[in-house]
Amino acid sequence: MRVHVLQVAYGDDEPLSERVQRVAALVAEQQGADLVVLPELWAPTGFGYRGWAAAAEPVDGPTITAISAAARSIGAFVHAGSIIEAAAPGADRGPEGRGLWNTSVLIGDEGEPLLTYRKIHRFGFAAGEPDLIEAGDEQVLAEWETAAGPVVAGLATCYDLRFPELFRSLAEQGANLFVVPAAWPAARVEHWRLLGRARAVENQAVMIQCNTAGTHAGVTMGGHSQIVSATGEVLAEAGDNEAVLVADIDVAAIEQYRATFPVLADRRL
Ligand SMILES: O=C(O)CCC(=O)C(=O)O
Repeated sequence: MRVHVLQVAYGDDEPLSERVQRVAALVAEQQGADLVVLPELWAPTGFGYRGWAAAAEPVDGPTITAISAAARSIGAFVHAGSIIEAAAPGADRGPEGRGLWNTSVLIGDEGEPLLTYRKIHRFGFAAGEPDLIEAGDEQVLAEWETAAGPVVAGLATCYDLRFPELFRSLAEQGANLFVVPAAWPAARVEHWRLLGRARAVENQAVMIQCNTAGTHAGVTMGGHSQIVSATGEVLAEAGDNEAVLVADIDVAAIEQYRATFPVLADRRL
C-alpha cells in the first residue's frame, strides 16, 4: 500500500476557499497513491480559533466535497484531515450544546465519505477546543483490503497522540495502523516525533502522522510529519516546510512481526 502524506503549509494570508482549491489540486496530483493523508484543520486553520464558527461546515460541505472529487479523480482513499464540523439543523448538538466538533473524514477511492472521527481529547486546556467544541466520544476504525492483506486503521487527531490508552484500545480492536493528522506546534515538535514512534513500537503498528507547516495565528507549526513502521523505523520524515512524503507499507510484514515478537500477548492487567 503506497501512502502519500501531504504536509500542507499555510499562513494567515491565504483565504480559506483558495486553500481548499489548492489542496484539492495537490491531492489530485497524487497519482499512484493508495492512501493520501492531509493534516488536521488545514482549511479553517489549527489555531485560528476565532474563525472556527464561521468556517464550520457539515461533512458534505465544500471542503470534503472538493477533496472527495480529487480522491475520485485518482482512485485513492483520502484521509481528508479534519474540519470544524457543524451539526445539521435540528440534529443533536452534543452534551455541551455547541454543535461543533473537530472531525476527521476518511474518503473512499470512489470519492465517497466512508467514516468520520470526532477528536476525543480537546486541546487548549481552559481555552481553545474545550471552550469551543464538543469532545468526540467514539473510537473509530476503518478496514479495507490491500494486496498484502487487510488494513485496519485506527483514527486519532493531534493531541490524542498524548493518550496511549486510546491507541492501545484501537490496537485491541484490531488496528494494525494508525492515522494521526495534526496542527502540532514547533515548540513541542520533539514530543510529536517521539510519541509517534512510541505509539508505533508499543502497539507494533504502523504510524502515519501528517502535521501542518508554516505560521498562522501567531503559532509556528512543527512539520516533521512521519511514517513509522511497526518496528519503530522512520520510513519517511518531512522537514519544516510543505512536503509530500511517500512510503510503501507492507501490511503482511506487520502481522509477521507481531507473530515473531508477540509482546502484546504478555500483557498483565
Ligand atoms: O499536544 C500538543 O502539544 C499539541 C496538540 C495540538 O496542538 C492540538 O491537538 O491541536
